Amino acid sequence: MDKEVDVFYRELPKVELHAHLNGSVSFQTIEKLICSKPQLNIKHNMTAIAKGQRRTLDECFQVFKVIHQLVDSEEDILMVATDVIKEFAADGVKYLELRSTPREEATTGLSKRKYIETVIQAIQQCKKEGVDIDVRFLVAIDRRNGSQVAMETVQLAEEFLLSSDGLVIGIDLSGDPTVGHGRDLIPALQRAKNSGLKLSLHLSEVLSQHDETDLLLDIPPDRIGHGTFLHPEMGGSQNFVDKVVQKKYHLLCLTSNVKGQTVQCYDEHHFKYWYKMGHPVVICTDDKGVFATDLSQEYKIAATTFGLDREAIWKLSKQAIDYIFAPDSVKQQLKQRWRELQPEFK
Ligand SMILES: CNc1ncnc2c1ncn2[C@@H]1O[C@H](COP(=O)(O)O)[C@@H](O)[C@H]1O
Ligand SMILES: [Zn+2]
Repeated sequence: MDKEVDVFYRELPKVELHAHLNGSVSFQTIEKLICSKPQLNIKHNMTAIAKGQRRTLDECFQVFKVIHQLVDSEEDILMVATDVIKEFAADGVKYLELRSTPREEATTGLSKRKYIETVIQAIQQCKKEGVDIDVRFLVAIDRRNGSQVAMETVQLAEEFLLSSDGLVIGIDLSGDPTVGHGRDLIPALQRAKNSGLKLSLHLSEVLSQHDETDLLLDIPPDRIGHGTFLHPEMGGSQNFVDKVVQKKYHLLCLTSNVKGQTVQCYDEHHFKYWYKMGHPVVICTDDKGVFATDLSQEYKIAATTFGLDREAIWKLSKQAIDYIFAPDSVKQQLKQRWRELQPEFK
């Protein structure tokens, strides 16, 4: 990256609303994990997709399985979460919503409850150290695990919603989009919504999920991720577009979609469609470790691919504040930060 350009994007205050914990583990942290578990014989090319490389979405999901082998104890989660939070902060992210699927591991004694507690501990530790970032946590449902696990996950999240002092604020629905059907998860998602958990859903990440998209959009969620195949030009429908416009949601992950091959190239990314319409979009990383990127890089790619000047980029990063799940008082504080940091645009 050109040095001067690099500085602008790095210093740009940013909001990250779509980051999976285990997909966000950096090369450096993976290195520590590999060294602590040599018997697994895991190499870096099994945990990240390098520049210029692409994989099928299915292959991407194999990568997560490898990372899960490396991150299987309370100690690992604490390290991974702390490192990820500090890396986002170093990249200029001022507000971060991390999402992660609680796992239990019999061999290390890890339970789902302990998993969530440990992520919370990492957030609190970073706060105590004065790391300049506000972090919230979304408990993720992996769609592969079916309706019962989804319901249990929501129940667990409800407990933390009440006890985590505002840190656990919502539910994420994620996992391999080609596995299972959203229909089976509606009762759990509905329950989450009713109990005050914010709802962020991966939606229309792959083609031909009309029924599911329809059902999920009608819940309705508070936010959606990807939405690659929503608009008619991509096999979706005007009806979907109208619903998205009405609710004003759209979260986009450029490199994730290109490297996972659900989008052919940056030029053809659906960012163009929504941005041209004047619809608010929020640029996010998804999995900065697996896709070897960071949020500064994603903003720069958007700028160069779609011809956005610095003022337009600033507006994009500021607008993201309106879509965070934390309360209004936090939005106001963030807007104040942006005002203080705003450069002069010639
Ligand atoms: C590429 N697009 C994507 N689509 C859907 N789900 C994804 C994803 N990227 C990541 N995840 C979800 O996040 C998990 C890893 O982080 P955690 O172990 O939860 O912290 C993956 O196993 C998958 O369930
Ligand atoms: Zn995602």
